[in-house]
Amino acid sequence: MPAIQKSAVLEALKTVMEPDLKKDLVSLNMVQDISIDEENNISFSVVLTTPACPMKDHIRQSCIAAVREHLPEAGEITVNLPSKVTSGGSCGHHGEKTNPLPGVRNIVAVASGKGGVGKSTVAVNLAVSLAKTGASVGLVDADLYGPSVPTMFGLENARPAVENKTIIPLEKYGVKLMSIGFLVESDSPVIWRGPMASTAIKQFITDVAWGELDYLIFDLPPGTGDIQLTLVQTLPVTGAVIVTTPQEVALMDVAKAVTMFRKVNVPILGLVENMSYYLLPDGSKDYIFGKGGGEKFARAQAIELLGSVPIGGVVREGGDSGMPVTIEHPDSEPSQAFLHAAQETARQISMRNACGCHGNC
Ligand SMILES: Nc1ncnc2c1ncn2[C@@H]1O[C@H](COP(=O)(O)OP(=O)(O)OP(=O)(O)O)[C@@H](O)[C@H]1O
Repeated sequence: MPAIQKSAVLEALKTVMEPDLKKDLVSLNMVQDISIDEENNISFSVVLTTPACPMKDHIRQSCIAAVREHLPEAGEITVNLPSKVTSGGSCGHHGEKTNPLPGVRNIVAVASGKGGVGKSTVAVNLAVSLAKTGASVGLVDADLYGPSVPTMFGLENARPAVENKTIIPLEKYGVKLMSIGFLVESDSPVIWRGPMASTAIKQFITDVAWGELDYLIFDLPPGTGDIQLTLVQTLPVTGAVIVTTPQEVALMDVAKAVTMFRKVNVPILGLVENMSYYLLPDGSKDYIFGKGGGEKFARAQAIELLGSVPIGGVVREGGDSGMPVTIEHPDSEPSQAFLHAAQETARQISMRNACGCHGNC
């Protein structure tokens, strides 16, 4: 019989705070599967709310330190960090809507005020980065007017299978994909009038076999139009990631997007500033579009700056070649910036889900 009791391990872990939620791991019900052997070797799991948790190592080290301090007789201490991505609770705007996608835990809208700021590039690389952290991810190319997902994933000629009137999404780089570009010829112009666009988006939601997903990301068209409204009226959107470049003019447009999401009670998860700077060969940064625009905007709007992505030839090449930069050059500075933004996005989602307020607190 081990000398150490499970309750003593729990007591020790009560002193470890979850860094974002500012509550201890035991109260948050994150500690599970404690086992102690004859030699007082202790193992337990701390169930994270996202596989992309940037604080993994910090949490592990804090747990080990706490158990060592409270139980000096402990042998080896093993901390497992599995993840269980949770979905929204029952209050806030989630509670008012039935979810037509019960297997999808979090719905993320990627939006911008104006075109050409790199919204699709950000959506694609966020999706790939989240998938690389072990999450199950889907991506809807909701930009019906200029679908870019087929090119960005090198799937220009791919067509999804249809089974029992349900579309089976294509899958590449660990991401399930749906785009109008998979359904119509690329050279046939599609003129979408408002109601048609809404119907198409609804079909991407209800007629596609998304299955179980941690995150379903919508790459929205730029601006604040019918598709944005259809999305928020059809699905309980967990939150929006807003993409901008640092110039004044882009920031003025992006304010409208922030206001629109706020009006329809969709929390803003944060801002990604794209094309923030140009990395010079000597490693210094040239802020060609001005410095700190995104940061200032985020502060003024009281939203998080999720990340700043540099301009990089590898990003554009990745978009054109069908292999996103986060796959082709995972160690490059833009890829690291995308990964950071993905982790911050996941963290914002976890925090909102954990308190159940969906950004209303
Ligand atoms: N960080 C970056 N570095 C270099 N090129 C970039 C970067 N981000 C985006 N691009 C390039 O800028 C162009 C526009 O990007 P993208 O299509 O993602 O923008 P968008 O905002 O989705 O545009 P639209 O709304 O018009 O579809 C693309 O050629 C893309 O490869």
